[in-house]
Amino acid sequence: MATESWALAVDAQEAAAESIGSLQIKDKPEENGTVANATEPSRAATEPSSAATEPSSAAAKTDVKVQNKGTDEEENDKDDKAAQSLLNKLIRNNLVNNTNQVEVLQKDPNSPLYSVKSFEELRLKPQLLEGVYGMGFNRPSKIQETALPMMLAEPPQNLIAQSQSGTGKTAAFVLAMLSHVDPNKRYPQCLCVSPTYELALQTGKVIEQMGKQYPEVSLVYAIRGNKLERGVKLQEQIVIGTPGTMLDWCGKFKFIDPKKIRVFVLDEADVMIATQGHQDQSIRIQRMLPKNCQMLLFSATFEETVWNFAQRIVPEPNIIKLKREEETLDTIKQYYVLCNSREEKFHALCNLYGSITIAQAMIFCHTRKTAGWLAGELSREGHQVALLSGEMQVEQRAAVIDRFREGKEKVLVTTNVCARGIDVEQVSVVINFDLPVDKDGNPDNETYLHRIGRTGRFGKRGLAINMVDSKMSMNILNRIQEHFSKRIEKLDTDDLDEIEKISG
Ligand SMILES: Nc1ncnc2c1ncn2[C@@H]1O[C@H](COP(=O)(O)OP(=O)(O)OP(=O)(O)O)[C@@H](O)[C@H]1O
Repeated sequence: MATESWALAVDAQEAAAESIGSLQIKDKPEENGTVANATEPSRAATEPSSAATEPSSAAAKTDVKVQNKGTDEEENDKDDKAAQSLLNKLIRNNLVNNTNQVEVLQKDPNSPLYSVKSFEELRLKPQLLEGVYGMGFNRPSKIQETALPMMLAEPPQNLIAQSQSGTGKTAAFVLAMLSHVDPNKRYPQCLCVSPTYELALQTGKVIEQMGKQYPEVSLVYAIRGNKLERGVKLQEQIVIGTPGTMLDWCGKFKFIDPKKIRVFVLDEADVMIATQGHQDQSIRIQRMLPKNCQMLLFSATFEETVWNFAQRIVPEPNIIKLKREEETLDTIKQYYVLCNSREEKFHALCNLYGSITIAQAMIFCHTRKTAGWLAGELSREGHQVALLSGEMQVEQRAAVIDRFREGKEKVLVTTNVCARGIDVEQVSVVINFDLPVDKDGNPDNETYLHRIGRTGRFGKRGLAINMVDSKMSMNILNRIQEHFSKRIEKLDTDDLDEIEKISG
């Protein structure tokens, strides 16, 4: 997106000197008490959790190792979209609220449109219904209400679905895959492609959770590093992986017979097309599948490139869209503080500190370097702050955000790129230590709104403070003010009475 590009470019530059692979999941922080993710695929592959059925042959013996990331092209794809998506998955533990209406475009406009308000209405297998409730889902999400009946219909219907992250897409297609497999047939019947190893793993975890009461169904990960012996025929019913490996497994190695596939899922289409080669590989997989195979494609955004790709993957689709909830500045009090230098901005921030930490605050900087510097200075002043920075691994970032959400830290210093898409509902103070600008130095209104805006539902009052340290930034501030037709008032941070006024 153009608006991100300046900050992205800065981040990319700053990252250039660092080792590649910082976005890979390595060992999870120990305090989480969780196992390293990298060992998960082998467990999934070796333990189909079925006592009754035999573990699959070679796949069962395969110890999945995440290879040296520096040499693996697919794993190395250091793409911000994929990282953002993973971060969202890692920190999200419930549905995002969305009050918009679902838009539906049916392949056959004359056929009745079913929508369900309960999981019972779907006539799921009892063990799957148990799995769904076991995950704490009481009723289908907005997108699931319409998508699930379509996906579970007979004969199977193709679907293209677009809705923002956290609206229940993954859970929906996982349920569809689990519903469609025949547990008695010991060969792959569902393929699911994801843009990265880490994203595939997250989906795999949902399959494992939802299929907990359905041990006859097992899954295997088609990812680099999961090397199978030649001649092996997979026995797992669900294969989830990245397009390159999946293509090799279907074509070159014939571990999978593509003609037996009944459901093909392409997840995160918008992230997928950002990676070179993934589009072609996905299309090549799709072409190997039988005509009656159900094709499902999901995306968080729907720009034209995604749409073109979607149409090549999914013939005769039903289309479901759920628009993002609009953000507004209506309930936000906006201020600016006039300073002459970075140090003065820091000083002003320290004056404000007592007031802003009544609630939780996020402080945005333009670059990692400034964010790092600021977090360091604040700590030296004895303030407890958390830093979210681009050089952290995604899992580390998720841990920082989790701590912040739990209120263990009151202040989070971050760069825009890092924080994009993160909803921390309880944050009521946002400080723009640097104003958001695009690569040409123009105000980045979209990012401004995204940082401080609130969605209708969580229309809580908020406070935004903008640090201005030059004529140029004053000009940007004025333009932002004009753009939104919302007044941004001046605040004197040396005046204690004024500070008290804003925090009240
Ligand atoms: N019907 C439901 N009821 C309650 N929670 C749900 C329901 N469906 C999904 N969730 C939960 O909501 C969160 C988001 O769901 P899900 O991951 O399926 O969304 P998504 O649109 O695929 O987003 P992402 O791409 O970020 O994963 C998850 O924590 C999931 O467990």
